[in-house]
Amino acid sequence: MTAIDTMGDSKFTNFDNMSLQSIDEDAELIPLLTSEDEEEMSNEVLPETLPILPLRNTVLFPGVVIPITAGRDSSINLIKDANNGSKVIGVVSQKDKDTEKPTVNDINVLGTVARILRVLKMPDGNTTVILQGKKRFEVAEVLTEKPYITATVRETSEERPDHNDPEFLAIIESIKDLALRIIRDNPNIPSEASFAIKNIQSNSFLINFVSSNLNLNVDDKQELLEINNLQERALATLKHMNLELQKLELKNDIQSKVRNDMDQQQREYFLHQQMKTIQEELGGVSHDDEIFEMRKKAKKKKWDDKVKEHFDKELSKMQRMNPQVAEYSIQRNYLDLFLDLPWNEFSKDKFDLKRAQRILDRDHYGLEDVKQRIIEYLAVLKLRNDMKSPILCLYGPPGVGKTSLGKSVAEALGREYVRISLGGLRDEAEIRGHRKTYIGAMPGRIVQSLKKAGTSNPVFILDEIDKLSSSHQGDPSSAMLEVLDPEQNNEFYDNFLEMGYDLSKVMFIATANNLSTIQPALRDRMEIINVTGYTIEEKVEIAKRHLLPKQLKEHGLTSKDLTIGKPQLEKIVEGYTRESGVRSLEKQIAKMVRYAAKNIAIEEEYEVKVTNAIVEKVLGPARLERDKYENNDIAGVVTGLAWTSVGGDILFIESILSKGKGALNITGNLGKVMKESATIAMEYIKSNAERFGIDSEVFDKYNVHIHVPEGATPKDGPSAGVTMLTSLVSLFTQKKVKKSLAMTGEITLRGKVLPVGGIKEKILAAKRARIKEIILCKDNEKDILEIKKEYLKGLKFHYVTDMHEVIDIAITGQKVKNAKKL
Ligand SMILES: Nc1ncnc2c1ncn2[C@@H]1O[C@H](COP(=O)(O)OP(=O)(O)OP(=O)(O)O)[C@@H](O)[C@H]1O
Repeated sequence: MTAIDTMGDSKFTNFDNMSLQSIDEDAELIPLLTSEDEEEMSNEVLPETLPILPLRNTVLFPGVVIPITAGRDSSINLIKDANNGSKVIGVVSQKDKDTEKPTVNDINVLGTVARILRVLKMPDGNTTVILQGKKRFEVAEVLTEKPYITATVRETSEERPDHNDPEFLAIIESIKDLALRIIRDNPNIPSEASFAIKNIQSNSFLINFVSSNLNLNVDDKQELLEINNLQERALATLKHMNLELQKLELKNDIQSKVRNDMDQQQREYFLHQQMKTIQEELGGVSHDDEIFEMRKKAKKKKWDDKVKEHFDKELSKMQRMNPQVAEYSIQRNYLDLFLDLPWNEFSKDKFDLKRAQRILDRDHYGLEDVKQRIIEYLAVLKLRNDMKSPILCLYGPPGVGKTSLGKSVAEALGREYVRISLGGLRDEAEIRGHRKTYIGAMPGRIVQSLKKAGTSNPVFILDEIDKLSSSHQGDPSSAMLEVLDPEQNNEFYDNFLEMGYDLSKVMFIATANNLSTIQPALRDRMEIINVTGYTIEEKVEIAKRHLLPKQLKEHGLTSKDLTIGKPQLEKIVEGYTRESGVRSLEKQIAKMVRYAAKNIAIEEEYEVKVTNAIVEKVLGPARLERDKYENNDIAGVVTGLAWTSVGGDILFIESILSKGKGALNITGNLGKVMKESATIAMEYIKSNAERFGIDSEVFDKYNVHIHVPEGATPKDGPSAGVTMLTSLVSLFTQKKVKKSLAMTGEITLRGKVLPVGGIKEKILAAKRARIKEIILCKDNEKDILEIKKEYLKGLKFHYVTDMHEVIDIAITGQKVKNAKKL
């Protein structure tokens, strides 16, 4: 759009900046057209023929002055000729601006007669000509087309309204108004242009001037030029102006909105910068980067909407905090936990059961039925394929490989492995965490372990679940109930996390030494798998295949540095350990390995192949005599079988008589039930004295003392009943008890023998103690049938229902050496 410049009070127009620069500074300025000028102009007589100058991209309106740059040869020739002659030419617009050599068909026939005001040679070689429109004309007949078009022309009539026509005047006022508003709103038009508008007196010039300067394309301008009725032309111009104004307003609106947004952003940026500087001044560091990093990490988490929303909320809370205050680091810890915890991140299960079997066999000797049950569980898991895992509980004495079995299951499944020990845990918050408002609050052990695991479906070992205890700090078992309940554990609530966490894909494996101390509700939720202890032979195998190689490796040695033969391993098992599992066996083997390591380190000769003498040299004299009471020369000493949480064991019941009045003393740290068994046995003998060949008078002449050695170990349970009774019968009859015999069973006052538990462990303990015969209740026969044949090798079982049968088997006819005369 051509700009208008008015200087001082003189009514001159000039051209846009570009033109101004091109034109000589001192060039005469073109006066604005007055009504008189216009009058004069319309009275000018048109010549009959005119050279026709086609314009590519503008339309010349009567009265308006515009600069034209002529580049085409035909145009330059035309201007040169006309400038030297009458200076009057016909100006028309091209229909298509891209036509290089327009003929008569390529131009609009209605144009404007123009006077050449000035011709300037521009520095770039082009010719600029300043034209002023005079009046409209029509091309009548083309005379020549070369070197430029000449044609006969005729004047186009124009209908003008009456000068005082109020409608026309209103339109003119509106045009002025809008023009001023457009100038005001369009930053590209210098504000001085408004002076020009205000100073235009001629109405038709105003219309032409505005039409010429409006931001319209050539076709629209041509259309305006072609309107013969001035009032109509004024109206059409007004419409275009309206449109232009609307566009401008819209544009300005958008721009101011964008500017507002920018301003807001800039303001925030500015404030942040200021805050950063203040923080740095105060010695702190800015937390912007921290928050940015956290946001970046958060994008990668597979959170559901609820967690995401919560995190975003908490993060913006942190953003508003001062990093110097204590709450800030609490909040930071809290949000870090969200980022570090695995959410819906699962490792893919490997359900190759053959591989699983191989791994279990590789890591554990024996335990066939346990491994079998584990494989069955994995098979079910594979078939169900809902990733919901069963909760297993491996139950048995210490050191039998429960924990390490769990580890192998994790490896077999290809899952991560985590373990927590629940032994002695009393505080519920250990499991569920503390609310984060507490000082030093932390998430519970479950959530902490999952963070460590890094996946949401690890194998999770809950060691010693039987040792959970409750106290005034809450009952951890009730929290465990939620962990282990498949119905609830998909929303396990941790106090620190302040929201539920899905544990349903975690495979929990609990271990326990004692089923009776597990809370019944917890026990109900688990599949119990019994892992019993080992026989001597098995322990030797485990030592040979696993413990020795493992210890050698841990000490940086190989089998070339130390070999321990089977007889020596057996010696170690028998002479230096007394356990169902292999934990202390492993310790003894470690001692043997250290012996080799020490000699290698100090470069001293030593025997690589371990002999019995070396075992004794390293481990000291064998500490445990296998069977102290193997000889049966003393009356009243009987071998019983006991079950403890550390496995089966043999125990001895001793009883003696002393002069007195029939009192019964019981010692050996016995529990209430065991004491009652002693009383029952005593009373039973008294009432059946005759049958056992005892003179009933002796009961009043002697006191009886029953003792169970190893007084430091508390003992309880009914299963020593038969042993106590046998001991008392032997005592009162002074007869020998059968050699290498052990027994277990509860007695009633009627002399019935009742079944007892822990049979498998007891049998293993009996075997270790080289017992040959065992008396059991008839009802315990089914337990024996469940035990593998090889464990039973060399054992003879007597199944009884009545005490008389026990006495018949256990008490020999022979009196003991130095038998008392009662
Ligand atoms: N059958 C076995 N084959 C090979 N190694 C075994 C076997 N049984 C136990 N072990 C080894 O004995 C050690 C003790 O086992 P582990 O810690 O698993 O015992 P545990 O039954 O979990 O004991 P606790 O009840 O005290 O936790 C481990 O090094 C384990 O590898």
